Amino acid sequence: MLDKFGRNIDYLRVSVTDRCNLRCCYCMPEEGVEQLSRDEILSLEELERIIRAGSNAGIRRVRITGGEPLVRRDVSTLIKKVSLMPGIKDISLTTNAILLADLAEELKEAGLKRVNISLDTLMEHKYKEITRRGSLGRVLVGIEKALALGLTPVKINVVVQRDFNLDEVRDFIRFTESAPIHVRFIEIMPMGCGGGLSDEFVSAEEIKKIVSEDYSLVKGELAGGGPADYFKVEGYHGTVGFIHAISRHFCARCNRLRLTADGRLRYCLQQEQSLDIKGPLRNGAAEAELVELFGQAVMHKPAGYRSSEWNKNSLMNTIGG
Ligand SMILES: Nc1nc2c(ncn2[C@@H]2O[C@H](COP(=O)(O)OP(=O)(O)OP(=O)(O)O)[C@@H](O)[C@H]2O)c(=O)[nH]1
Ligand SMILES: C[S@@+](CC[C@H](N)C(=O)[O-])C[C@H]1O[C@@H](n2cnc3c(N)ncnc32)[C@H](O)[C@@H]1O
Ligand code: SF4
Ligand code: SF4
Repeated sequence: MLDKFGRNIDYLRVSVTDRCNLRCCYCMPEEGVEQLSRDEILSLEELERIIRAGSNAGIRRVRITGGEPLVRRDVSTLIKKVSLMPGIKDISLTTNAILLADLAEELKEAGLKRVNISLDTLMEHKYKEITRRGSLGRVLVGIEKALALGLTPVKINVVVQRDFNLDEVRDFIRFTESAPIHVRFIEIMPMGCGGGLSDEFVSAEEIKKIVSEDYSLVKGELAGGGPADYFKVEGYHGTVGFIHAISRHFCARCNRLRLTADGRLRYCLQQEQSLDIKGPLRNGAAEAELVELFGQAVMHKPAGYRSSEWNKNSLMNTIGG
């Protein structure tokens, strides 16, 4: 699907739930999270129908995200249904990996191709601090399981915050040495609970400079549909990626739409505008009408990021990152 700016939109990020078993400081408040009701969230059948319509409109890659997608019991069934859709060439998952070790086999069998795992620190006490309730050990077992089962490439998302984990950048690079693990450093965004542009913000360029003091990075490559720029340390098995979400926008090569947990097609991560697809679906819309809604959403996509438009009320857990 070509948008008004000539970009090919073929990637759908699907937030299957707003619920999460963690409370990362930059994403969700610790207490008092307002949850969508069961009825507000798309059912398995509704997700299937919308994604099928997307594939008929031109979507070729689907990423399942959340909230935490693995807390939704029917996520493997959804993945199975999506992996059988002839138009879909890539189905991937973004997860905090707390439940990954338990579910990896089931997900692989269902047809999941690969996982991106969020992990901001390699130290247990700091992991507890940033997630407010997780266990680092479970994530590390999840990573091993994903590698063993070939849910690859395994990418690790690290949101960098100056006083929290900038000092661990080299430890993450060492993580790429002996295993095909692909670490991506992400600039924190001022959304939801993210402090973003405060003192905690570190630009991807600054991170790259710190890495370059100890390692010589050469241009790398990695399959995927996302905005990361990849490098690698020669001889290392994995790669090192940078996601300049704030400092250098990649909007000119934007390729995505988002389906929010409450059934809206969102045109841009940063901007709040979106189109209701759940309503028409529940009112009996036929497949062709749903396909048409995808076409409309694509035409609404903005040229890109506008620094004045970050919206603190947009919660990452309903949009899916
Ligand atoms: N500003 C902006 N940031 C994005 C966008 N897509 C992803 N990101 C950021 O990149 C992070 C990582 O995204 P992932 O869910 O791992 O997916 P990805 O990197 O797009 O996917 P692949 O490259 O296909 O593996 C997200 O949590 C966001 O912080 C986007 O369209 N705009
Ligand atoms: C919202 S989570 C959903 C999937 C899953 N729960 C996870 O954490 O991987 C998707 C991604 O958004 C990122 N994220 C959340 N809030 C962010 C923020 N304010 N700035 C940058 N990235 C953020 C997380 O680090 C994670 O990689
Ligand atoms: S980043 Fe992911 S794991 Fe952390 S609170 Fe948000 S949805 Fe949950
Ligand atoms: S900020 Fe909006 S337009 Fe830019 S890459 Fe992200 S989703 Fe696309």
